[in-house]
Amino acid sequence: MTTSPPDAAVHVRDLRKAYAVHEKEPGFMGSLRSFVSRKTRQVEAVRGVSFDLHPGEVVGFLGPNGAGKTTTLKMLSGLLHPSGGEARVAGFEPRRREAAFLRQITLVMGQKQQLIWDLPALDSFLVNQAIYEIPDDQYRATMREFTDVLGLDGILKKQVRKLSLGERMKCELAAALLHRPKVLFLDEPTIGLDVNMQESVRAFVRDYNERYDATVILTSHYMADVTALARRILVIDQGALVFDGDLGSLAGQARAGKTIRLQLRSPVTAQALAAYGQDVSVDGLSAQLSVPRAEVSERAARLLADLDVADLTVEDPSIEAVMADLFGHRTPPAPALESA
Ligand SMILES: Nc1ncnc2c1ncn2[C@@H]1O[C@H](COP(=O)(O)OP(=O)(O)OP(=O)(O)O)[C@@H](O)[C@H]1O
Repeated sequence: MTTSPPDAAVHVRDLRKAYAVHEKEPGFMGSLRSFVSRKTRQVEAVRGVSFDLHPGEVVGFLGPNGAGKTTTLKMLSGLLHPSGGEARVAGFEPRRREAAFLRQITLVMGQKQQLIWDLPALDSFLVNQAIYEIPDDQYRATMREFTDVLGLDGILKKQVRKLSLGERMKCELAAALLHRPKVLFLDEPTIGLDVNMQESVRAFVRDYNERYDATVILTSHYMADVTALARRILVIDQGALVFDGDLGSLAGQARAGKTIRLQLRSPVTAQALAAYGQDVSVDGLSAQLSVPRAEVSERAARLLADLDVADLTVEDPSIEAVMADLFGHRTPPAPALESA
């Protein structure tokens, strides 16, 4: 058993989870056979994950579908017992689900709801106040603050079933954070929301993180969430951590080249630009193309020499492009890329 760094908000060592899955052959006879002799298969959802987060750190937890993100977050919040390894969150062992631990954490799952459907959100807030034994003055202060940052005015007294998805998600977040947890597990908190609502949720999480120095693990399929909130990225693939580092070096792992953006003084055809790079697009006097990272300076110098360029900028590939590069193929487990 290893010791966790004394100041770690989240400490994970060699964490594992295998699910036992019952296998059934198709059809009626298959059902009968599996009734008599049940076959089970182990699905290794998480296979020895290790990382430490310090208090106040916000990390993006990324990976393709089925990589093991939700399973990891459920183990860290004590909803699932690990099959092996060690986890400590805010100094507690999550699987014990002690009341003092539950007061320190929250798990928000964008796809699940905790608000009572037929009642106004305010009633669910009061239930949470009672469950978490939040003193009245703290409850009022937190409600004022959340109402302000999330714009909850006018929606708290409406039946939850009558709220829009975005309004409901704001109330879900407020309910989940009312007890001012220090460690937030946010699993797809912006799923299905429109761009403005996604931005409100991001602003709220950012504000909460700064105000309470809360540690946040965030999974999202919207890369804008991750780039706006997290500096450090953990990438999990087929149950194993394949990257732990900053956004910039994640971009460096991908085959995707850099993007050169051009503002031109006189028009150029896409065909002419194809001589300098790939994925060329031209829109009036603006153009962009992708070039291999090792050849950025040489291609940029050629473009400046050959064309009438007013402005030229070089950008890293988008994180979507990086993830598509890393996981678009879906072949055998990816090799370990980097451990920072
Ligand atoms: N209750 C369960 N029983 C059996 N297998 C499960 C169970 N829950 C998850 N799995 C399997 O474990 C693996 C990891 O699933 P998990 O939900 O943790 O992935 P994820 O990274 O959160 O995926 P997504 O991005 O699609 O939500 C998948 O192969 C999934 O099918």
